[in-house]
Amino acid sequence: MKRVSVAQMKALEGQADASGLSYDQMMANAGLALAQAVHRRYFRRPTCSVLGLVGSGNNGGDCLIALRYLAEWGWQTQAYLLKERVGDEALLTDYRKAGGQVLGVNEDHDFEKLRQHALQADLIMDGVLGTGIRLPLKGDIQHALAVLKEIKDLPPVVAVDCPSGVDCDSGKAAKECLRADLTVCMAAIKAGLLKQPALGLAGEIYAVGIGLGDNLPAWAEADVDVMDARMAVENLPERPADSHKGTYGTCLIAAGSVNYCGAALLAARAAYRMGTGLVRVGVPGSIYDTLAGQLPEATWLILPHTSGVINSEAAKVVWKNLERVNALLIGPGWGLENETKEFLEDLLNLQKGKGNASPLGFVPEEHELKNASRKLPALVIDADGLKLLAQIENWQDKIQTAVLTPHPGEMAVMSGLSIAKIQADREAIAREYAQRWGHVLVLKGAMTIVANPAGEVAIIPMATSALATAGTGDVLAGMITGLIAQGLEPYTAAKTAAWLHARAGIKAARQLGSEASVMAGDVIAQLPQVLNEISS
Ligand SMILES: NC(=O)C1=CN([C@@H]2O[C@H](COP(=O)(O)OP(=O)(O)OC[C@H]3O[C@@H](n4cnc5c(N)ncnc54)[C@H](O)[C@@H]3O)[C@@H](O)[C@H]2O)[C@@H](O)CC1
Ligand SMILES: [K+]
Repeated sequence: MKRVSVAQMKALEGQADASGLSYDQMMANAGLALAQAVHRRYFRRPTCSVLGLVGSGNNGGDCLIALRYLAEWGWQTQAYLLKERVGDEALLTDYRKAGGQVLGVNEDHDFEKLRQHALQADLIMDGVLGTGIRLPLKGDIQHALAVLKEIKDLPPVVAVDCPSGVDCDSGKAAKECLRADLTVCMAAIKAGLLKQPALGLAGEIYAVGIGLGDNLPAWAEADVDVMDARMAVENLPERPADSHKGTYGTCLIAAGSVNYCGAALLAARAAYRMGTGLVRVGVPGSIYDTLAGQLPEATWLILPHTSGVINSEAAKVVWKNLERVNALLIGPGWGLENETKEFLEDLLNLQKGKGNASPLGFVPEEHELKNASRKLPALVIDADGLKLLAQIENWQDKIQTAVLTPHPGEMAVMSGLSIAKIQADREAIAREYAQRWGHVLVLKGAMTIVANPAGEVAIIPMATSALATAGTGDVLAGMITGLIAQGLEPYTAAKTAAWLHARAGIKAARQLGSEASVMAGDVIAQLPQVLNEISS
């Protein structure tokens, strides 16, 4: 889904209206899409109850229409009107006809009824204020939200378009703002939701269509995608029942060194959990014994090494073993030794069939490489691989379109910019360098940014300290590689994997009960559940 400012959203609505989709119809579409999203996710037989907080504007209108559908679909519904709704009696009449209950703030001056309804409901739908807000909150709205905020065991909250009390441009939030489990955005993700503190209040962010055409001129201004569950699931490969392991590709992971032996395992497990048909793991011979027994599903490639780090002779070994490999991950756990840099140089130089200039290297005979293609397969380069790559002159031109996965520190080494400068404008920097270098860039960190050479940018709308732990980068790199091996185009694979990875980190923290306790392996362990959840 696209990200828009409030002004861009208004422009889109205006253009849609001018092209024949009335404001009322947009709201009707929004209400239906909201109800469907809520029903699909939260309905439990035999019945469920929902308390809708309804404001006086269009956000309240969306909420009221959704409540009507939910009443028709078997929910017990209570609309709580925080302000009188003027001029749209039809919405209320239709809602009542469907069996919905209505309560107004004028019948509940101390908000006690609101409190009781909130305690009894299975779900709260927050449709008080949307993009029309002007902070600060005042009057009944402020008081009502404050009363609800104090309730300890509030049921899950679904925010309509945004948590009420959030400014959809700046991301500022009133202190009474309720923390949502899910925010269902209308037509596009509101830009303020991707900034703190709003991001922390929005829960999972999800956008639904409201019937705006794809051709409205104002879409041209919305040049950033926000990944969501639906986009992730649409990108994942199909898995026909009559498939075989060849259907899901082969990846090779050249990773690890004596000091960082776990990186190869984490990446390989993650690639398998993403559905890859065959994962080959190339590691320095000195750590093979330690690793091989821990992942019987992998096939292994023993790489030449010097004192436990991959050396230049390994380039030939990798090249000889590229048959059927459709994605190659390099870098995790390498260390920064010169021998490994020479390996990387040789690996890239052989690609052009020019031999190599490295003093420790070799010039392969044509017959030695007869089974290898003369181009490397799709590359994913991570961790120390990126730092070593940056030491190679004109590295950008020595590889086909690759996926580079730097965290801000690695990005600083690669770009020469300070970490502070990168963090201050992550989106613009990722876009600029993906274009300048001609590769897909995954700028990791809270709200990972994925950019491609064509200037497209996607944001992963999640931030969690659960992922701030060693090895989660190896997991992400393995996931991206596994998806490329299964035929996804590199940019699609990178943004899909980054979304699934963040979601798995959040789920791992929930399951363990602590963000601090999450380890990289826990993120891998959540992948099956994340895949199951989004595809059902
Ligand atoms: N055609 C449209 O315009 C569409 C609008 N949509 C919905 O409409 C929303 C925007 O609707 P509106 O522009 O009516 O605005 P809102 O529904 O966000 O609220 C506006 C109302 O809240 C009051 N208000 C603003 N700030 C306040 C504060 N601090 N304290 C108390 N009251 C305050 C205003 O006076 C006004 O009455 C979107 O967020 C979205 O949910 C969707 O239905 C899609 C279509
Ligand atoms: K809202």
